[in-house]
Amino acid sequence: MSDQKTLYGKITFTMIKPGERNQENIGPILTKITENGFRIEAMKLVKLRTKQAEVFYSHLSDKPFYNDLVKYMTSGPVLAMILEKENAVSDFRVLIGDTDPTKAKEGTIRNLYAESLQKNAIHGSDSDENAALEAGFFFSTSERYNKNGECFLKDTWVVR
Ligand SMILES: Nc1ncnc2c1ncn2[C@@H]1O[C@H](COP(=O)(O)OP(=O)(O)OP(=O)(O)O)[C@@H](O)[C@H]1O
Repeated sequence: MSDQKTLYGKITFTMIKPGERNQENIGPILTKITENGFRIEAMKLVKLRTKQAEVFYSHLSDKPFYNDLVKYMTSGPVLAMILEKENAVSDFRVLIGDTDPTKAKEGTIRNLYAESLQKNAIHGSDSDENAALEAGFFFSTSERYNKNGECFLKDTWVVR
């Protein structure tokens, strides 16, 4: 099993976004994720506070859809997860499909489960660095232990 150093570059962060339809599809979405070779290393259902959603999406703060996005992302719980796999970040982006579900390839999670461009079912980190930051944003040290009892991702990568 990977130790905490080698896990960097082998994990991605994801969250199933809020909404009744997404909640109903949690089971099928999790099945799709695990069937595609991703191991769930951490998972929790959590409701974001406005400040947290603002920080999480701060890179989009100049976009016209930013305020609506923050409102949507705080409208109900998200299912946050850290997933492990070789090439986790890029393979997961392929599995979830294009941001715009009308452009997402057939069989991708967004193609199957998204309601709209905003309510596009699921988030996936876009780089190894962001995966580590986002994992640390959602999960404390005690929530980042693998099956061998080793804490993965060093605290130096964690933003609180
Ligand atoms: N034009 C838009 N109108 C409304 N919402 C949008 C628009 N573009 C993006 N979003 C929302 O903002 C989120 C973040 O946008 P970003 O451009 O970072 O896409 P992404 O990296 O594919 O998505 P994510 O970060 O959720 O994985 C999108 O997933 C979507 O929910």
